This record gives sequence, structure tokens and C-alpha cells, in this order.
Amino acid sequence: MSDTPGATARATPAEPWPAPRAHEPVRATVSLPGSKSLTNRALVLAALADGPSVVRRALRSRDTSLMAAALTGLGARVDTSGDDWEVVPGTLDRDAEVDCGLAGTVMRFVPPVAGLSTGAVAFDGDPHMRNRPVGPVLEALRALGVEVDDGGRGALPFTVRGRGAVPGGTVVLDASGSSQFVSALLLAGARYERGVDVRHDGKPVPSLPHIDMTVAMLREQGVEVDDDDANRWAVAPGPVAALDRTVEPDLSNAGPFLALAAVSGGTVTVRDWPRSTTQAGDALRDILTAMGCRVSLGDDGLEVTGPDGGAAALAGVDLDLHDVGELTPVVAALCALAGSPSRLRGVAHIRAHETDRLAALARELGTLGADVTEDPDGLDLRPATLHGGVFRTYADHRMAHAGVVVGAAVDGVLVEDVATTAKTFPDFAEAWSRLL
Ligand SMILES: O=C(O)C1=C[C@@H](OP(=O)(O)O)[C@@H](O)[C@H](O)C1
Ligand SMILES: C=C(OP(=O)(O)O)C(=O)O
Repeated sequence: MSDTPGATARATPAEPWPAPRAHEPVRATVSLPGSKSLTNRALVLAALADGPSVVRRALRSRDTSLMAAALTGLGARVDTSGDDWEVVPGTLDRDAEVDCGLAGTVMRFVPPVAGLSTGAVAFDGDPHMRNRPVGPVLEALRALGVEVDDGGRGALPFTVRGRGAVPGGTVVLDASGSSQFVSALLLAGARYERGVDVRHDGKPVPSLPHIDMTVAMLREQGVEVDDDDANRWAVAPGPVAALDRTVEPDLSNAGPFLALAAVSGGTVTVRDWPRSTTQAGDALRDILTAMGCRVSLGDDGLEVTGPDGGAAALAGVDLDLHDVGELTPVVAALCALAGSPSRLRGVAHIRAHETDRLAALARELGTLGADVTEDPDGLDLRPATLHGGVFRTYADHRMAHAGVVVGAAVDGVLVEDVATTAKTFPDFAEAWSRLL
């Protein structure tokens, strides 16, 4: 599956990248690319909508290119040539191959759309993607009336054989592994004959703000969603109105840039930070405040000023990151540099993200001299003097973010495969270097 646009972004990794060091307090204002989560939801909804849509300031990255390619393969027309992507829904009537790359949103959100097709849609992805969980979505689709052939694996590769319509109805699943299981069914559910009524049964669902994002975006397109009860989301059958939406900057990807202010004792402003948002990254405001930064949201954007004295003047934190697990790598990097101990909790599920993030963070921060212990559901970090060395990234964009944050504060950090950041941020290394 190397003929999709996204696949070309995963060339052979180059030499480890010498992460630029912040010798002075960094003072900068940055404009960041759009949100992956908002872009990929908008593309799915647009492909299911009742007319042509435009997704303005769409994120152009590996994950979103893969989503555009997947929906095109199914029969939609997605024009990604400009900054504003145009989507024309089409008849979903052809056999297709979907490359999920390492994008959870493609592997989980596209199969429920494929269920509406009359074609056989075959899914596969990067080698590690075969380890990431998707079984509960496939089981749920079967319960809702869709044929899925996964060879009993509950994982990639699998084929969805739709019949052009999905009966839908009530389904019970365990979404403790990923909120994306729920979002996936809700996004396509309005187009099912009886809609979809999703009930979660299991340990708490992580990343709930991402389900709130799904619900909010469905409602904006006129879809009726009942989320009054905990662990239950019901989508009524009906049309999805065409979209004209501008994508907010990716607030989770703002993490390393704001962290640069924190570790250098400087000031970084991220332009166009929304006053109100469903993005999980908005939690960075509280997290950085708790670590001793000054944070203010104004007309120019979000301004963060790190404490005088830089990284060692940061306060350690005791945080439950269950709702915002994708922030863990950058927060862990800050905690490794902080002047007092930290405990990060509630994120066992991020072991199934792009890599086992808890193991990877413990190993790589530890290699650079951090005093870190891996817990079943988090990390314990105590103050230590870090040193240079190679920080491995395991094809995980957010591991690269953690590596460059440490590298800004410590001499001689080399980040392996910094190009992996292309998953959600085009030209990250260039944008980062411009500030240092
Ligand atoms: O729906 C989404 O856009 C996402 C949901 C979350 O996944 P999990 O619930 O698997 O943590 C998040 O971590 C991921 O980066 C994006
Ligand atoms: C978990 C993440 O991605 P995905 O959408 O592939 O699950 C992430 O971006 O941190």
C-alpha cells in the first residue's frame, strides 16, 4: 500500500536530528497547522453529507492525506489542492483498499462508512497498526448488520463488505481501549436505517473530550444526538447537512511550542487559540499553570511565559491525564526537567497509541538520565540532571515532540526520525528550528 499520498511521507529515517538548544529565553509568536481530529471528522462528515462541503484551513499531514485518500477510494471526491479542501459525496459502490498508515482515526472512523458501501473495502496499514486495537468497532459493526471479515483477529488486515445500507440500532461495546471506537460509530450512525445507540460497558472511556467533539460536530450538521446519560450516545437517523467549516489550530500540537516557553523561561504565543473548543489540547492552559507558567488567553492568542530560571524552576505535578492522554509525552518531558517530583496517572490506554508510550517515555527519558519509573497506568518522575544522547521515537510524532523539548534544555540530544512528526504536522523540524 505505498501508492497513497501519505505513504510517501514515511521514507527511510535519516540520521538522528541534533535538537536545537535554547540558550536564551525564547520569545516567539507562532501560527500552527490545523487540528488532525477536527480535519478528519470534518472529512468523514462531508463524505456522508447531503451536498458538497468545504473544510477550510484543513490540516495537510500524513493522517489527513490518508483520510482523504480513503474516502476518495470509497467514492467521494476530495480536492486537497488548496488550503480549503472541497468534498463532494459520491455513491459508495466500489471495491477499495484503505491504507490506515498509523492513523487511529482512519482505522476506526472509515469502517463504519465502508459499511454503507456496496463494495468490498480492504483495510491495512503500517506494521505497528496491526497491533493497535479495533476489534470492538468491528464487532459492533457486525451487531449492527455489516459483514466484516477479519479472520478472527479483531485487528488489521480486515475487509468490510457492505450491502449499501446498514440496519443500525443498539450496540454494546467496551470502549475503555479508545474513545475512537465510540466516535467511529456515531460519525456514520445518522446514515444507518435506525441510527445508532452506542452503550459502553467496561472500565472508564478515555479521551472523553474527543467524543464531545464528535457529538458537537454532528449537531452542527443538524444530526440529533442524545448524550444525556453517561456511557450512552444515541444518534437519530437522518441527513448530515453539508459543511462549511474552518479548522482550528491543533492545540495538542501546540504542546511542544508552549513547552519551549516553559523550559527556556521565555514567552511563546500561539495565534488563533479558540476561546471555546472541544480540543483536548486546551487542557495545556491548566497544566502549564500548575507547573508554574504564566498563561493568558487574549486577542493575540494564547501566551505562555515560563518561570525565571527555566526548566529546573518548573514545578512537578500530580495529574490524571485520562481525558487528555495525547498530551502525556510533552508533559512527561517537562516533568523530567522539573525541579520537583511528578506523577502522571490514568493513561494505561496510551500503551496502544502509536507506540507503547509509557514504556517508550520511560526508556528514552531514562536513557537521557531522567529519574523515571513506569507504572501500569502512568509515570513517576523525580528531579535529575539530564545529559545528551539519542532519543528514539518509534514512529510516534509525539515522542519526537517530547525529544525536542528535552533537547531545547539539554546539550547534545539527538532525536531519531524527527520526520515522523509528519503524521500530524508538516515541516515540524523547520518550524521548530525557526524559533531557536
Ligand atoms: O478521536 C480522536 O481524534 C482522537 C481520540 C483520542 O484517542 P484515544 O481515545 O484512543 O486516546 C486521541 O488520543 C487521539 O489522538 C485522537
Ligand atoms: C493517539 C494519537 O493518534 P491516533 O489518531 O492515531 O490514535 C495521537 O495523535 O496522539
